[in-house]
Amino acid sequence: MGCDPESLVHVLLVSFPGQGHVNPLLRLGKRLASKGLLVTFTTPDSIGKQMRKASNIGDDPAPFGDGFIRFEFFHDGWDEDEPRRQDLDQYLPQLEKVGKVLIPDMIRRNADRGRPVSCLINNPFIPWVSDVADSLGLPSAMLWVQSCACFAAYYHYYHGLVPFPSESAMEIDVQLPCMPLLKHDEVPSFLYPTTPYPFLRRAILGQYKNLDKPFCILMDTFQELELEIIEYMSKICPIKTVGPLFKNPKAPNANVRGDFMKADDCLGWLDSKPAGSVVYVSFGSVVYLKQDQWDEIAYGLLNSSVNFLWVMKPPHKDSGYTVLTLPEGFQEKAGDKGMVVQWSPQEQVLAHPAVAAFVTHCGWNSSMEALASGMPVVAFPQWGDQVTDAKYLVDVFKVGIRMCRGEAEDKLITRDVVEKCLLKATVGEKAAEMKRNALKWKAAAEAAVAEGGSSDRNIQAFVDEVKRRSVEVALAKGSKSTTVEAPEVVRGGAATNGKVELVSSS
Ligand SMILES: O=c1cc(-c2ccc(O)cc2)oc2cc(O[C@@H]3O[C@H](CO)[C@@H](O)[C@H](O)[C@H]3O)cc(O)c12
Ligand SMILES: O=c1ccn([C@@H]2O[C@H](COP(=O)(O)OP(=O)(O)O)[C@@H](O)[C@H]2O)c(=O)[nH]1
Repeated sequence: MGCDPESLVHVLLVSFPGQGHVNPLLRLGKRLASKGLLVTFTTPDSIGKQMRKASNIGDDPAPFGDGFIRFEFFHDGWDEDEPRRQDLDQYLPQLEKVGKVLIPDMIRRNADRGRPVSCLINNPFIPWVSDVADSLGLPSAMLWVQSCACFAAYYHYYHGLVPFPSESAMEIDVQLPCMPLLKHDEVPSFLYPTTPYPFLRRAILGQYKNLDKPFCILMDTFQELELEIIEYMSKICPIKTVGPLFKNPKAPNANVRGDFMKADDCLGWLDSKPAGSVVYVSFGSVVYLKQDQWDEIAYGLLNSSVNFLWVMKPPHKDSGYTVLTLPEGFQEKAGDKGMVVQWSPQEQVLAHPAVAAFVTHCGWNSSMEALASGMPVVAFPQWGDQVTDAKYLVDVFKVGIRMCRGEAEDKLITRDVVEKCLLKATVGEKAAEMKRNALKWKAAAEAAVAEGGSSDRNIQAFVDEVKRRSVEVALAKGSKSTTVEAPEVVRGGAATNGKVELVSSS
């Protein structure tokens, strides 16, 4: 502390404008800032505007741990209400075209103001950021925002290393090295030949074309969680696991947040509920269920008579989804047992003692947040990596039960099944067993990010590498370099490479 931002090594984080992408990249930014870097976070201003409004993001660099974090947004070239943003096959090429001009502009402007950028970091869907870095003679890194298991699945698919479901063999199971056998519907569903989201497959796989460019692939997972597959993939790619990123022991999250909408206040309501009495239900930022499924969940919640906090986010106006409704008289019947919100402060909800279980779509951020909060889950995956995450949460991490297998199954989960799952996850031996396992993962996650833990050592090594490379960059450009202390040797520490022992009745 006590430094001014201009004296620090400066990294530029470029994010795809999705909530599940912004959250982990911003959390990485906070981690890097807390280790003494100046971090600039950028994404298109269509989302930047929403972020500013929801989270009071100011114009000045905010001190964060030993460093600073600041925001700068860029215009994606389209009108505010352009509906084509919802079509990734149109939007991603537009972002690339504009970004390849505006990101170098931004970097030049920062250099002119005494803040030369030393490294670019992107997340998936915008792999051209590495090309921008290359063209400016800057190093780049990529933050992978899903599990290492999914990273491995896409990698093997992209390089044709093992057979995946295809038109001629739709229902084959997939065996990847160091992973449990994945049933055909547990493979990331964008890889399935009949996926309704081929544009998401193209968006994800686009990153693999450029995989040789970043000098480091950071991942929001931790060594103890996915031990074998991380070791295996680390022999092939320069992987560093740095998760769970949302736990930042050195600098609590405070007020730097990247929500697209303001969270409704539900913590007071949670405070009024007994410990372990509430089920939290949320399907993340992009999954949208059908009305008949929504009705079954509503009745399942009522019939189980558990307390519940349910997130019902409004659909994007251009998404083509119609607004979901609750059954008539639902709120009256639920009374004070239930609270329905548009958006929740999920990190705080998962840490709240009143919450017993999390009905989740199994997005990777939600999965990591649940594991690292010691929260058992009821898996309700829909598509993409969610179906694979659900398999891991239930069968490998042993913190969850399944409520469904994914959208591809096209099966209505009835209110009786919903009710049974809610009870199984909250009372009785199975619930207690899942809670014990979840608490072990929470402890393992805390150890990984604590000083000397596996993720902390990896982040420190990454920071040291960025600093080392910043000197090279400055020398190559013949400009004045920022002062950098000699990179530390990676410390050994309290990290355990051992396995987490789980309890299992099945
Ligand atoms: O901004 C997004 C837009 C869309 C989308 C856009 C147009 C459509 O017709 C359907 C989906 O998909 C997305 C899928 C995403 O998948 C989510 O991506 C996370 C990070 O990769 C994973 O952890 C989650 O599991 C997974 O649901 C994330 C997005 O921001 C988007
Ligand atoms: O009401 C909500 C729902 C979600 N989230 C956050 O939004 C992110 C969703 O990411 P995830 O990968 O779980 O799913 P996606 O939305 O990308 O499908 C997570 O960090 C959640 O904590 C939140 O803050 N409030």
